[in-house]
Amino acid sequence: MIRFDAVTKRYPDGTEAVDRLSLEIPDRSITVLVGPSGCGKTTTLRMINRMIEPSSGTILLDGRDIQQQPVNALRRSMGYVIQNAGLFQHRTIVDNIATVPRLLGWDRQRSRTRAMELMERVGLDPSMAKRYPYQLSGGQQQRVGVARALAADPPVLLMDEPFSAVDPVVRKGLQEELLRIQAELGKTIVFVTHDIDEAIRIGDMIAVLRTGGRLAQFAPPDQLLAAPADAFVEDFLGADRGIRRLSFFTSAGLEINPEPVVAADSTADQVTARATPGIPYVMVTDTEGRPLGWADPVERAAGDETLVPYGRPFAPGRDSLRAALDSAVLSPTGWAVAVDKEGRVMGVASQETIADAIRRAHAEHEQGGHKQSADAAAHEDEQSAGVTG
Ligand SMILES: Nc1ncnc2c1ncn2[C@@H]1O[C@H](COP(=O)(O)OP(=O)(O)OP(=O)(O)O)[C@@H](O)[C@H]1O
Repeated sequence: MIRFDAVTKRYPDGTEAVDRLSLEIPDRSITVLVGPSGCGKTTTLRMINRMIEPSSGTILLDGRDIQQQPVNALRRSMGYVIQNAGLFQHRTIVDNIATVPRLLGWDRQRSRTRAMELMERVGLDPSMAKRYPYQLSGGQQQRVGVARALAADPPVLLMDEPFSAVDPVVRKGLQEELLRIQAELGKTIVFVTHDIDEAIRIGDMIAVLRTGGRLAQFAPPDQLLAAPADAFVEDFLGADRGIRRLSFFTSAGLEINPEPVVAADSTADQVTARATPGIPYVMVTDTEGRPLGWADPVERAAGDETLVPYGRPFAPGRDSLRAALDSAVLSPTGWAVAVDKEGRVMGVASQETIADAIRRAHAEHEQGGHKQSADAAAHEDEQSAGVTG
């Protein structure tokens, strides 16, 4: 565990970058430092690997004051990733990644094997090994930066706005990749960003800092969204706080109605049999069971093949209640389409059913329920999705 104990950093010109910061960063999880520009995020991060020394206070790593530890050994136990990756431009990708193993005295072959292994781990094609950084896209360079930081398998990873320089789509891919790698490797990651959405997406814990390096709130993302400590945090979280919080509620248990679903080659009688009282539409699927669109059952039985688009389906148990609600809102009929892992229709869910599930989830969380992890959600299968009938 990394522990900050009343840590203050005053720069020689008098700037108070960090002010009596006390913080416990849990092991094997992602802690995000977030806050407006100049609030002391980078200063805080760099004090962990002693690139910056505190003016007062102590930082403990597994109970030992980092001030008492040899700086080289300390840094080797911490991978460091920065914006724009900071790669060595005159070295190939494989040599960039092998930098730390080589410094540690590993032989050339072992270092290269390790580098190739890491390229695969961060989703880079091995054919890129011999290229130079300028021959890679920004997103690919960032992946190399992550691979290089992981090369010597350090328990701690410090990441300073690592994905800020790439476009939103690439950025989302990099965030997903980081979460996947973290699920496999379980590092203690301290991640700096000024983007609250990024913080909420990847953080297990989020430290919101205010200008002057003072801690405004330290909480898991769903708690932050549910109960911001003050007006500053609330303002920083921005709009749609309630909707965004739904990302932390699982859609497992949401009642799915499998009745109003018909295959495209169904006869008029079959369509009529599937028409459900209170639901003016049936969901039409292809022969594999994948969604094609909504149809009016009376008109379809009479031979009209018009289909109304269905928006974006959700996967009960794997997706959140936010995805389920989004699916219902995007669907012109107001009904969400539930699909299984293979994308086959399981049934439909009304906005009212989803609203009930949201109310239940809120009530459970208020009674001390906790965030369901993505892992736990992934283990929920279709059987637990409350399929009726
Ligand atoms: N070497 C320095 N000398 C004097 N002041 C500094 C120095 N480095 C940073 N500062 C100041 O300390 C404060 C915190 O800076 P820091 O870089 O830690 O903030 P940050 O939250 O990471 O900002 P950003 O999001 O803009 O990168 C700022 O006011 C900054 O101007």
